[in-house]
Amino acid sequence: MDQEFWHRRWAENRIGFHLSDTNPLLVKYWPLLNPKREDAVFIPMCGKSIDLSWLASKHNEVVGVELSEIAVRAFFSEHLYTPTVTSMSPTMKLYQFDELSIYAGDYFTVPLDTYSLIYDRAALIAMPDSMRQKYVERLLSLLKPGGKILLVTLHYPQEQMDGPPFSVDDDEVRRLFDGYQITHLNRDEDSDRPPKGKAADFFAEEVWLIESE
Ligand SMILES: C[S@@+](CC[C@H](N)C(=O)[O-])C[C@H]1O[C@@H](n2cnc3c(N)ncnc32)[C@H](O)[C@@H]1O
Repeated sequence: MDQEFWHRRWAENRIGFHLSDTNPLLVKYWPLLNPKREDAVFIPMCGKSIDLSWLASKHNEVVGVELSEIAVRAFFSEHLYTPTVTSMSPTMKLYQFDELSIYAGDYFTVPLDTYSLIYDRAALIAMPDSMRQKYVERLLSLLKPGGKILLVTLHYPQEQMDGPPFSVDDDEVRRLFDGYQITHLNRDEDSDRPPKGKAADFFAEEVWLIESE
C-alpha cells in the first residue's frame, strides 16, 4: 500500500472508512484505560476522524499523524477551527489548535514524543501484511512505559476479499504485541460492513486493550 494510494483516495474523496460521528467503541471502551486529563494521547493515521475532537475534549494533549494534508485541512475546516500551521519539511507540516496537534506527514518519519495512551482505529488494519510488523514496532516505541493502547481491528476471511481494510486475526494481534498484556474486549459480527461492493462469509470488528507491563 504505497503512499500514492492514500493520497489518491483522499483526492477522490473515496473515504468509506470515515465515520460521521464519534466511534461508539471509543466512547464505550476508552474509560477502561483509566484515562486522566494529563495523559497525552497519540492517534496514528488519524484521517479526519471526529474521534480526535472527542479525545481533545478529555485530554490536554492529543497528537495525530495523517499522511494526507487534504484530510488534515478538512478536519480543521469541518470543525471551524483555525489552526496554526508550521512547515517542518517539504513533505511535513504541523497543524495546531488548542489541545490538538496533527502532523500532515509520514507516520514512519514524523518526529514524535512518547505517549501514555494510544488509540488505533483503522490504522493497523490499513497496513498490508508486509508493513504491519514495522508499523507496530514504531507504535510501541511511542508508548510510554506503563502506557496503554485501545486497538480496533477487523477479522474476516482474507482470501475472500482484498484489503484495505486488511484482516488481522487473534493470533496475529498476539504475535505483533508479544510481551504486552493483551485483553480482548469485544467482537462484533454485526458491524455494518464489509465496505461497499465487497463480501465475506463473516466480518467482525474487534476491540483490544494492549498494556505495557
Ligand atoms: C483507513 S484510514 C483510517 C483513518 C482514521 N483512523 C479513521 O478512523 O477514520 C487510514 C489512514 O491512514 C493514512 N495513512 C496511510 N499511510 C500513512 C502513513 N505512512 N503515514 C500517515 N498516515 C498514513 C491514510 O491517508 C488514511 O487516512
